[in-house]
Order: sequence, then structure tokens, then C-alpha cells
Amino acid sequence: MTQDELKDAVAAAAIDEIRPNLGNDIVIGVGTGSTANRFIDRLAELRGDFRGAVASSEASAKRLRGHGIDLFELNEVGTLPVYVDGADEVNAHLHMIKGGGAALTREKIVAACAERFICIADASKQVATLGDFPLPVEVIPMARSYVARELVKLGADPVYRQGVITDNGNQILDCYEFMIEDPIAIEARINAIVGVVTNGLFAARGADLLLLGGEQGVERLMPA
Ligand SMILES: O=C(CO)[C@H](O)[C@H](O)COP(=O)(O)O
Repeated sequence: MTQDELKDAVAAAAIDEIRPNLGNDIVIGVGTGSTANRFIDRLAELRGDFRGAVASSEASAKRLRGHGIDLFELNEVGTLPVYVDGADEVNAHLHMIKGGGAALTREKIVAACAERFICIADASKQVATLGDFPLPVEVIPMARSYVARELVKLGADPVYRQGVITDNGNQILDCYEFMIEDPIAIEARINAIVGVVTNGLFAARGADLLLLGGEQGVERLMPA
């Protein structure tokens, strides 16, 4: 199977996972990226079986709107029953690195409001230790150089993602050469640097279920 076919398979599995709990009062949290896009396209087939969605990025909002799915502001809806999103890397504890698409802050906010986080990913995203994928850190623009110096002190090699402005008007530093043995501690440590808006470690609030697509089909994995 190609990677695209695997992404499609996990998107379909996520639909099967949420379908039994849909209803006309249900608002779904929707992630960002190529895997999440496949989920959005399949969600369109269920339009009418749920109330609408909260999007984690302008790009996902546009795609949802294009399918005629009603969009809600997070502040209007409070707690969401479920959030479905992809990941750049995921470990056995279902801690993740996210933010390859620069949507990490809104993704983390929507995930924080969700009772259940379903991660959908192809097998290439599964790792023993997070960090081969450069960890994104969203920063207030005027703090970029300061935050970069602080990240170097933590052992990372931060690189400014040129030309990228987040949906929140901020910039991204990608941390290379930074293997993360203790994701919960590092997530908190980076968040404590002044000028950091969010980092792409989703560890304090990891996923509750991983739908992992591989050659043997879609595996349903819970946190170790
Ligand atoms: O965090 C994200 C965007 O900010 C995505 O979930 C992550 O980059 C995975 O994307 P894809 O499904 O395209 O591989």
C-alpha cells in the first residue's frame, strides 16, 4: 500500500470509531494536515449526522466549509467529545510531535478541550523515541532569537522556518538534533521559555487512541 492509501485507511477507521456516537448535538474537533484532510473528506459523507466541527487551522476550516460542514468557534461550544488529528511522530505512550504544518497551537488548544484524542497516522510515524522529526516551537516574532538561544541551552539546534507565519501571526523554530527521552518534562521546559507560544510536543495531553495504518491493516493502539 502507498502512504496515501494508508492515510486513507486510517481516516476511514476514524470515521468508524466516531460514527456510533454521532448525533445532532455533536461538534467534532478536527485536526490539520494531509491525513486530517482525508478524515475531513470522509466526514463530509456523514454531514447531517452531527452538528458541526471546530477546526484547528484556517486550512482545515476552509476544507470543512467547502464540504458544507458547519463551523463553530471553540468558545461557543466548550468541551468537545472527540478530536481527530494526524501526527509527525508518535511513541508507544501516544506522546506525539506535531506541527509540521505549523498548526500546533490551535491543534493543542482544540485537543485540550476534547474528551478523547484520536490520532490517525501511517506506520512511518511510529517511533521508539521522539525527535528524529524536528520539534516545532511557535514563538512571538520579537522573541525568536532569544528563544533560539534558550533552545540551544537545552541541547537543540533550532532553525527558523523561513517564510512561514502561523494562523496566529507568529513564527516557527524547528529543533533539529534533539532526541527527546522525557517528552512530558521537555514539553513543560520549553513552554517555560518567555516568548514561546506552544511547542509541538503533545505529551502532557497525548492521544487516547492511535489508529495506525500499516501493511497488515489498521491497528487500534492504546497508550502503553
Ligand atoms: O501537526 C500537524 C500539522 O500542524 C499534522 O498533524 C502533522 O504535521 C501530520 O501531517 P500529515 O498528516 O500531513 O503527515
